[in-house]
Formats: sequence, structure tokens, C-alpha cells
Amino acid sequence: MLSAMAYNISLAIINCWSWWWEAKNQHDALARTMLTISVPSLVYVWYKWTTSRLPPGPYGLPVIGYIPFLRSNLHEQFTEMAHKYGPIFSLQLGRKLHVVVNSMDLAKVVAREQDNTFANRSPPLTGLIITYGGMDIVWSNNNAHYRNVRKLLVSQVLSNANLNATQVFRTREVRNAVNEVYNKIGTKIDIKKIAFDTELNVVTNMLWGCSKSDIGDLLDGFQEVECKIIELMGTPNISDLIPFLSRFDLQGMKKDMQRQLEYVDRLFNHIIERKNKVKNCKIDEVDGRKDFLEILLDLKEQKNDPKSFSIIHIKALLIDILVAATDTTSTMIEWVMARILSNPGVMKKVQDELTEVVGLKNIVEESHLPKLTYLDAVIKETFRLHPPLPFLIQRCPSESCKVGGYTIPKGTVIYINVWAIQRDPRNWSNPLEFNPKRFLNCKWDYNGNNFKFLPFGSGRRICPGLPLGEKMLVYILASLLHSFTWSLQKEEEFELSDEFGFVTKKRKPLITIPSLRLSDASLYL
Ligand code: HEM
Repeated sequence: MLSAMAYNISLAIINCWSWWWEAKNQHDALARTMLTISVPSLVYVWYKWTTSRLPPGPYGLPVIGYIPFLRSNLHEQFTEMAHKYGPIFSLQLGRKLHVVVNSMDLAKVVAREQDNTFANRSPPLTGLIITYGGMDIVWSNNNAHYRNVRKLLVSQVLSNANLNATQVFRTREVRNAVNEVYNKIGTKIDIKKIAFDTELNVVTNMLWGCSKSDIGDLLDGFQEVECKIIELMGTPNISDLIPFLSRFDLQGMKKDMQRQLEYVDRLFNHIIERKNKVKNCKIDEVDGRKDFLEILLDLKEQKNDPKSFSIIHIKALLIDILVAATDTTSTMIEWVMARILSNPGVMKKVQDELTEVVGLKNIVEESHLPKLTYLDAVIKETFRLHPPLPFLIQRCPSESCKVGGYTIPKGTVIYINVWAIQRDPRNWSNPLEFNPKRFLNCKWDYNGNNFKFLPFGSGRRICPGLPLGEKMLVYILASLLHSFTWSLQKEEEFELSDEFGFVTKKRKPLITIPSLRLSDASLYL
């Protein structure tokens, strides 16, 4: 039955074809030949056009593409372009196609529905240099090594159990910060520097068991080096965009990053040597636990194959964590303080809450933090307007796929424009207004499940340091705002402009003057 039907259909096709092809004269024959060729070609072109359409975007110049039109405030420029081209647009930068995703719906497609496809990175050359060839977490593709080291970091450093066990470091370092400010009362203070050193000391204690002061002056230049590392990772580099020019290192960025690596390498060699000599630094032993460096060194010794986990892997992991933890946290503390200082009403509410929850004859403890709901809302509202990583960290699809009906070829560099999403009037009423109340009534968190609000990212690449980052932000801010009253210098012109970068920071450092808020001096010691 079926074979008879197939026979009849083929017969019909052949009959039609012969009718089509049997020309009455030469003129007909030519026309039919042309049509026979052009109809399938048109169908093919139409099919290709509809199935492989790239997202819309601006035209660029031959070879270099849109590179000469990039501005320094890329987050603002991409947001303006989103208004013109829509929720997803593409731009050719040299040899590389870049796609910017600007809506919460499409961010969800990338970071949830196709999270696995988009779980690779597209590391810049400078990122590869400082992480010993991308042997870290941040710049690794989603491969077995990446999954293993991320799991190791989460289970050994950032788990709830470990965070509870290392509370002693946070308490000590935050108290040290309060004491340092107390000793500088009435003078100008760079809040970011205080926050940076506090976070750095907490993290180095968790990583290798010592604070900055325990290892001489080795970490003295670290903040400056880190700033440079972040600047170099966030600046568009011709060597990445037009690879055949990379040998010339036209912007000198490769050389510059190699200089930073020399410092980092010297630092880690010293720390590892020291650790090998005195297996247990002079540190407070936490629960008899090993610090992360000890765990990593043991792991290296256990591996039969030295290539699978070497000293290089350890150093790459350490620089990742130091950079990822300190600059983000201190940048956010500066932003939150700036927002509070520019809103006296908000300052009053934060301090009233601290007086109520902590009291004026007491100091802030970690147990108070969950009760500071207004401060928490202020921090979240600051994150909304000033996400430190405005495009998260670029992702890269491992195969060609579709987003919003457009084709995204394998290897495209993908930015999720959190800066635009968190200021989008379709997601937020009066989006430019600083209004912490919007975070008071609903259940908001940083877990990346609500795609309107993604300061720590979402999906399998979400920031693994989130539990520590969140704790440290609230703890440092609560302590500084509980212990001191802060004011600006008289001549200080207050402004809230930002400077785009891999971590986008306040353009002008926030310099403030503290005065005492507590009457009992012993609370500062
Ligand atoms: C205020 C504090 C912090 C903020 C705002 C922040 C933000 C982020 C963001 C937006 C990402 C990229 C997520 C994505 O691509 O979807 C990220 C990645 C990362 N963060 Fe954080 N972070 C903070 C603190 C920390 C801390 C304390 C650590 C470690 C102790 C850390 C370690 C990392 C690492 C290793 C990655 C790479 C994850 C991966 O590629 O799988 N961060 N962070």
C-alpha cells in the first residue's frame, strides 16, 4: 500500500518535472533554466537568512569593525545602543563578534535556559597572563578542571561550615578596622582603603593563615598591583580583537600584565616557601582545620600526575580569589557609603536601626547582621544602581545556538548588561531614583533567580564568593556606621559618577571624616 503511494507520488513529480522542462522553443528553455536555478537559490538564501540571522547592530569599518567607535564608558554606550537596537545586539570588533544582552528575559535564556551552552569564557590575553594561562576559575572554560577547583573552593573555603569556623578572622579584622579609624578620628579617611585591607586580611587568613602584617611589607603594594590587573583585564585590547597583531602588543598591555605577574609570583613564592617551612604559620588554628593553601599543597602531593595539579594551578587559584574578593567588596563599600552620605535621611534611618538592634553601649556582632533589614535594603539598592561588574564576566557559547530568534555563533563573546537591566524602567519604577524601600517589602536575594537583579551573576557561573562577600559588606558597613558619624570635607564637591572597568568604581575616591558616635572609648579598642 505504502510503496504504491510512493510510486504514484514519484511518478507525479517526474511528470511535472518533464512538463516544466519540455520547452516549446529556445526562449522558453532559457527562461526555464534560469528559473530552475534561481528559485532553489532564492529559497536557500531565504532559508539561510531566516535561520542564521545575527542580532542587529551597528556597521563598522572593514577589518577593525566597530573598534574606533568604542567609548571609555562602555556600560553607558551599550545601554544607549540597547535603546536603538533592542534587547540583544551584536557588534563586530576586529575578528570577534560580540553580543550584548540587555533584557531580563534574554538574560534568563543565556544564564538559565542555555546555561550549559554559555558556560565557557572568552578570556582576554591579559587575563590569561595573570592566571598562568587560564588555570584558574574565572577564565577557565567549563571543563573538568574548572568544575573540580570551583567545587574545592566552595567546599573548603566558602561553605557555611567553613565560614562559621573562620568567623574569628572576620571579627578580629573588622575590630581592627574600627580601631584604625578611631586612631584617625577627625582626619580625612579613604574608606575604600580601609575596606580593602580588612577584606584582604580576612581572605589571606582563610587562604594561608596570616594577615598582611604577618608577612612583612610583601603585601604593601598589592592594592596598586590589583588595580592595575583589573584595569588591564577591562581595557579592550587590539591583540584580542585582531589576533594577527598580537605579536606587536600595540598597547603594551601584555608587557604591563607580565610586570604585575612578576610581583604576584614573587609574593606567592614567598608565601608557599614559608608555608612549606612552617606547616602551620603562627596563626590561630581554626578548629584544627587546615587553611586552603595547606589543602592545595597536600592535594598536589597526592596527585600522581604533576601536570594535573601543580604549583602553577595553586598560584592561579590564589590570585583569582584575592582579586575577585577584595576589589569588588571594597568598591561596593565605597559606593554604599557614598550613597548614604548623599542621603541624610537614609543615613539617619541606618543609624537609628543600628541603635535599635545593636545599642550604643555595644559593638556590632555577626549575630546582629540578619536583623539589619534597612541597611540590607540600602546595600541592595546600591548594587542595583552600581553593579561592580556591569556586564558580569563575559561568557562564550560552546556551540552555535539561538537567543531571541537570532543566531549566536560558537565562540561569540557574550555580555549580560546587568547595568541596563537594573536601570530598565520596565523592571523598576523611577529606576534612577535611589530608593532602598523597593528592597524592603519583597523577598530579594543575590542568588540570581530574579533576572531583574543580578549583581553576583546567575547560573553555573554565579559568584561562588557570594556568602562571604555579602557577610563582609554588611559587617564592615554596620560597624563603621555604628561606631562613627561620617561627614564630607567642607570643600569636597560631592558627586556619584563612575568609571567603567572590569570592576566599575567611583570616579573620584570617597574621602570622609569620622567623628565618635559611642561615648564609651573602650568600645573602640
Ligand atoms: C561584593 C562582593 C562580590 C561581588 C559583587 C562579586 C561579583 C561577581 C560576579 C558578578 C561574578 C561573575 C558572575 C558571572 O559571570 O555570572 C563573579 C565571579 C566570581 N567571583 Fe565574585 N563577587 C564578590 C566577591 C567574591 C568573593 C569574596 C570571592 C572569593 C572569595 C569571589 C570569587 C569569585 C570567583 C572565583 C568568580 C568566578 C566564578 C566562575 O567563573 O565560575 N567573589 N563575582
